[in-house]
Amino acid sequence: MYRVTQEIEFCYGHRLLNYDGKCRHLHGHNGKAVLVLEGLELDDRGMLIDFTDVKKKIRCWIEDNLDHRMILCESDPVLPTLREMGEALYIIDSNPTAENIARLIFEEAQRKGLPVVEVKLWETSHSCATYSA
Ligand SMILES: Nc1nc2c(c(=O)[nH]1)N=C([C@H](O)[C@H](O)COP(=O)(O)OP(=O)(O)OP(=O)(O)O)CN2
Repeated sequence: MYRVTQEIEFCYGHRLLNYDGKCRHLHGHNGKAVLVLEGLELDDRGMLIDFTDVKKKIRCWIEDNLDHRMILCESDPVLPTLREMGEALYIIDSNPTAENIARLIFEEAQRKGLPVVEVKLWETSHSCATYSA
């Protein structure tokens, strides 16, 4: 089994719904997504996958869609105000926890044909959540 890992750092804001703690308020993180790709075979270059292809497929998607955006749940009551202000948003249908953001990135990597088996989302330097196949 071969395994390739790529780390992608990005900044995002969010807030948690149904949460009794400071994270119910809008706040931001310098997060890091760690993607793990696996496979049994190497190509004729001796690669499971070219790091550059991972970069083109998923790092660019994260930079274009999540980086420097507020990741918010579609039912968050703050949305109309932020939309009116022209804020950069990425809307999801679940609470924007580290778990759900990890799953979001995992599913996007899968859609792009990457042999992803796990995504770890480091929300802070000491807390992360993992989604795997
Ligand atoms: N299982 C999860 N727990 C928490 C999540 C999450 O996404 N999944 N998110 C948060 C908050 O959004 C945020 O990460 C703050 O968490 P906290 O551990 O309090 O982070 P700090 O670095 O600010 O911790 P300090 O100890 O205050 O420095 C909470 N939980």
